[in-house]
Amino acid sequence: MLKRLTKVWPYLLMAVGFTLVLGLLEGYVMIQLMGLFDLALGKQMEQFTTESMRVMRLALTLVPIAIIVTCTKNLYKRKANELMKDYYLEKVYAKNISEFYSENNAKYLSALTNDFNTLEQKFINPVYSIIDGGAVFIAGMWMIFTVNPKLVSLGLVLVVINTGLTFLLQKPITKQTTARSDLFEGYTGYIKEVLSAFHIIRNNNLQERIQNNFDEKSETVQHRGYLIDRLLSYVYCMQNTVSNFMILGVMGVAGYLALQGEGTIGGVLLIVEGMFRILGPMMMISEAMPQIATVGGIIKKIEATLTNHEETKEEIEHCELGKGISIEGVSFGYEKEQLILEDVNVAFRTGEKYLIIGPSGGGKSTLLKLLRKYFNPIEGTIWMGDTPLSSIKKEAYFKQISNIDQKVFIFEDTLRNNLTLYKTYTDEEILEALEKAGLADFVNNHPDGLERMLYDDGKNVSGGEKSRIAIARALLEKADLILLDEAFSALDPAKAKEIEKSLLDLEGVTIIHVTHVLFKEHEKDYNEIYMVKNKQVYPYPKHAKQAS
Ligand SMILES: Nc1ncnc2c1ncn2[C@@H]1O[C@H](COP(=O)(O)OP(=O)(O)OP(=O)(O)O)[C@@H](O)[C@H]1O
Repeated sequence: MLKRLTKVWPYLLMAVGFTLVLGLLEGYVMIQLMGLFDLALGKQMEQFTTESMRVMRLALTLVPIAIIVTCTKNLYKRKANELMKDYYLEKVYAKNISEFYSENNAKYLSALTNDFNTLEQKFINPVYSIIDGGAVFIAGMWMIFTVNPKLVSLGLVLVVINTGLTFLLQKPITKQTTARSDLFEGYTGYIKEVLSAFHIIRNNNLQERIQNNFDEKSETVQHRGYLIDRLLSYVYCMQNTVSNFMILGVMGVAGYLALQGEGTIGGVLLIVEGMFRILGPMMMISEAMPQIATVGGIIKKIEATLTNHEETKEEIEHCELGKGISIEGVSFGYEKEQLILEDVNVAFRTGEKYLIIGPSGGGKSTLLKLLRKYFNPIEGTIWMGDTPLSSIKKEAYFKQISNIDQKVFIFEDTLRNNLTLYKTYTDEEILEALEKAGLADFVNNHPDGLERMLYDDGKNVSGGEKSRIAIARALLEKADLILLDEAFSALDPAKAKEIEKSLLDLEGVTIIHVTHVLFKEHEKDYNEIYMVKNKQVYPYPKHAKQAS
């Protein structure tokens, strides 16, 4: 992620450049002002008037530069945030589907909200604060240098002490910040669950229990935040004390020199102003440095959530179904020691239709997940034509297949976009797919037709309509292979039969259909029916008795 942030350097450099110009110009104006002060004290009124006009003009140039500084600073922050979030989403979508689903996706939600807020507050903003503070600090040192170069060394002592204090407390703060990020992850997951289970909680009067759990979790997160703030306040407090002593010391020395006749009153005022210009940024830098030091743990954690643990080399970019898909000696289990399928051999020939049935938990969906390339077999090979499926790039394979599931996701968008999934099809193609999916009336009976809006994962359509939208999507894709997993479970039997018939009539398309529901009148239209049971795939009904 930090590598991706290097793209933000041009914006940061631009902001740094203008900030530095502003800091130095402000310092220069201050030096000139103190000169004016000495002229006034020396009653050199004529020179004072001419110089005043010059310094005034100089001071006015600060206004446009200050505006440019604010704009470039905001541009840097915007770009840095955009780059980090773009990088994150790109990496999330590079995750293996199986790994994404095997984890609680609250961790991604938490990263995109809590962790990225932390990164903005404790990395992107502090990086700029350090630079901004650095520019003002340099100007302050320069102001002191013009009066008495020896006093500059005191400013440097201040830097060393503050940096030392920061590093001293960096480790415990980093530990606490990472721990809080972990807590936020669990907390986000919990909130997600509580909101998703709203109706179960209300119907079963579980509010009190949920409230207590929520209070407990919320308190733990807040307490961790309190510990971090307490540690940080120790650091700030020590840094403040050191800085205050330093400023008093410098003011004392400068006053003494002025009394000894080794400087002017304007010079003493310039030193005091310079000291404040050193002190302010020192505070800013002192606060920013420990914050930056704490984000290392969060960045590591974010990177860990983006890593794919199972990586097989996929080199083949184009694939075709060829003679079909065959499974040879395939074994698979979600955990290696607990196989769900063992030494399975089965072939699905191109253009043919297959029905997969079997008891609940028998492994039907697992077989489909292997065919969908969500997982690779532990042993054996799945062949697509003559090519091992594991060596085909996911993007290439996904172009060849269509998936229809029991659970259908609906985007908050028009029906058209939900059907086409943002690809281009003619209205004729869309209407043909709608007809086959039994959705023609659904479109014709609504005044907005294809442009009707669907909201919040399809809240304004029925479960059966959602299923039919998924079927129409698959038909539109005109894939060579359609994989269905309980796709008709939300449909009434008449509708389900009608749509199944449309799919069975698709010429040249291979269909593998996992279901609990077997329509007797369609049995003959399937080339083969398989039963998944006892870790095996048996032809059905030939071996039905033996399998059950
Ligand atoms: N992601 C997973 N991680 C671990 N175990 C899993 C996972 N998904 C499924 N299983 C287990 O694998 C076995 C087979 O599950 P699968 O979903 O393939 O069965 P199924 O035949 O499709 O069942 P159903 O008809 O009830 O949907 C079950 O014991 C299930 O608990």
